[in-house]
Amino acid sequence: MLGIHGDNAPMNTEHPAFVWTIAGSDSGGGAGIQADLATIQDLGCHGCSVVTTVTAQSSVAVTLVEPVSAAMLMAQLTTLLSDLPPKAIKIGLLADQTQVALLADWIASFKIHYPSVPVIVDPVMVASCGDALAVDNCQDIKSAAKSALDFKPFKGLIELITPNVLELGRLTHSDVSTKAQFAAAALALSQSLDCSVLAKGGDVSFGSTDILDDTHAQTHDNTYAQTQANVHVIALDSNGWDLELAEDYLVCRQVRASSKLHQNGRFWLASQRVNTPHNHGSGCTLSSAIAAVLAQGFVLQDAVVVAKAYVSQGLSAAIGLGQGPGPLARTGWPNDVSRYAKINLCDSNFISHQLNQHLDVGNDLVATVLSATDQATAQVRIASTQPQNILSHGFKVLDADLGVYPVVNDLTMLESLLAAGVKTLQLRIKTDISELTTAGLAESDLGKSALSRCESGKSKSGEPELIGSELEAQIQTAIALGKHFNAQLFINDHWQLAIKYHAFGVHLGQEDLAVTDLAAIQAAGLALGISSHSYFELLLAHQYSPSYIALGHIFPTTTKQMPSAPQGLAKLKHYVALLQDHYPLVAIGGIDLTNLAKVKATGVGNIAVVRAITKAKDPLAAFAELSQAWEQCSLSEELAVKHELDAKHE
Ligand SMILES: Cc1ncc(COP(=O)(O)OP(=O)(O)O)c(N)n1
Ligand SMILES: Cc1nc(C(=O)O)sc1CCOP(=O)(O)O
Ligand SMILES: [Mg+2]
Repeated sequence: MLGIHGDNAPMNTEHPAFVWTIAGSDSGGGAGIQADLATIQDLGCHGCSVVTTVTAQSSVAVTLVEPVSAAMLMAQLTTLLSDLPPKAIKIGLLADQTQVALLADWIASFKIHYPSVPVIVDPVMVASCGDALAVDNCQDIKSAAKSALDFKPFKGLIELITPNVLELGRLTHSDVSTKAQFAAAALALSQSLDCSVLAKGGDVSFGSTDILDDTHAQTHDNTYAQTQANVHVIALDSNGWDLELAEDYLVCRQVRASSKLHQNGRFWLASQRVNTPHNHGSGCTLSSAIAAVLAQGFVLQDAVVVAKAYVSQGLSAAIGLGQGPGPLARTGWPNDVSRYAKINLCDSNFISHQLNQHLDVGNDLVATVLSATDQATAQVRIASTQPQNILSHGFKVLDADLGVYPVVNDLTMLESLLAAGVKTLQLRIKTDISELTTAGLAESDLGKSALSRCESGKSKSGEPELIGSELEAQIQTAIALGKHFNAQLFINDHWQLAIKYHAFGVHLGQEDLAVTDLAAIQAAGLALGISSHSYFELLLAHQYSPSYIALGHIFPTTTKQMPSAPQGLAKLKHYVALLQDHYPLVAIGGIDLTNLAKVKATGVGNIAVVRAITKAKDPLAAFAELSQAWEQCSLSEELAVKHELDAKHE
């Protein structure tokens, strides 16, 4: 029987989120339930456990595996649900097909009441000492090692499955020796279970190796900013794996609350390989970390990158405790960006677009990009999100802090703000009338001049020249005004015009990155600001080394229709912790005088605002008031809010 709370139950925001692990007990304490609970607590949640199986296990052997009874399995689930409803569930070791069936039935009923609680399955089959764990009838541990449970009953009920290379091969009944086969199998598994798949390449056994002079290929550098010229030596094995990296393949399938751009994306996530024998429980740690991050409201792609960084940190600090592989160290929420994976987008449309636009075969960067389905034989070269000839130093450094950064769509207002001494501004003219009206905005909201521009331009269907010339004139004037007042003027979207008239900078969204000649922006010496709405987008922005990164939207906004959820202060604080030492960061979305102190308390250095200035009776006075409040935001208030936020996370 299910509990009574359902998804609409009032949430007590004071207590940590409850995360369940439904898994096996490892008597050695390095993996299974024991590793899961340690991970869940280390990442700020409260862990509850449902034991499926008791294993007699040490760091060197598994000597007995005994499933709990069906009655005990169900009793744990029912008892927990009535009191400690989960925000996320991780499923680990299931001993036999009966447990798979029981649990699938239970999850089907659970999901009726809790449709948005994510379920992650780690299809555990073999312990790190090499002994089998999923043992039908527990008769013969060794011979069972080659069989695999059938996870089909979970089809459509789970959000993510996280097989390693061995598990992926068994689940898909396919040869996954090459990197291409591995990616194709992950895609097939995603289709057959109707869920996202994180296929873990950390355990691949390398074939014969091949050292390639990568002068004509993209770099796989382990630091984000390329520190050398486009010359790099890559050690690939004969199956296409990079020997220096731990490469996972993430296939997203209708990821909830994610921006449309990445909802169904496919990505290679590459981290520096940590060479340690002490990796006992790394799969358990990864999947329970994903559950713990999801439970705190992050999207799936974010949970995966944070969890992968957590495992990387844990492996680096691991020490041996028994005579075999030791457990991972518990090192807290990962805030060191160098621990995070480099993300390579594998969405075929995105890549082919980039290739057509930017990759010049005659140039010194050449990539062979093969989609997951057509890369059967050759060595795989993955298109990076830094595929263009962007130089290693990144984009122009800002002359001054952004501070309070007004975003306006009107030249009159732009000029009056500049004349009043505002030193950083953005001109954001949207030329797509359908975009403006889908945001549900009235003419008065848009500003008359913006709407008449769009109407006269008929941007979707006709007369592009007219809107082009009007738009060009407005942008040219804005840039001239920016120069006249010696300000950092950013042009939103219209990067060609920004280059043509030598603007200080350009602001781009994530979807713009695929259709923009970033190398041209860099070569012209313009600054670049990039939007982000998640850890994942933050890391993608980071891979371009921009001049600043925007973090949005923090609070609900009516200025534009947002494809993702408001991030809130707790997430903002995490994002700031990750990148504040690397870039100017600017928070945007719903920020005004009433919430500015709380935003500042997260540590973010700058805020961008639209309505707080453009809708004010006196925009100049509003700017002055916001700036003064931002600068003088009393330290004691900041500390009080900081304390409040910290308390929520401890
Ligand atoms: C400072 C700042 N941050 C974010 C945005 C949003 O930019 P983008 O994602 O390109 O969306 P549009 O503004 O084009 O709708 C911004 N403009 N400025
Ligand atoms: C233009 C824009 N971009 C956002 C993002 O999150 O990328 S939020 C936003 C609108 C911000 O307007 P206001 O200050 O009126 O809420
Ligand atoms: Mg834009």
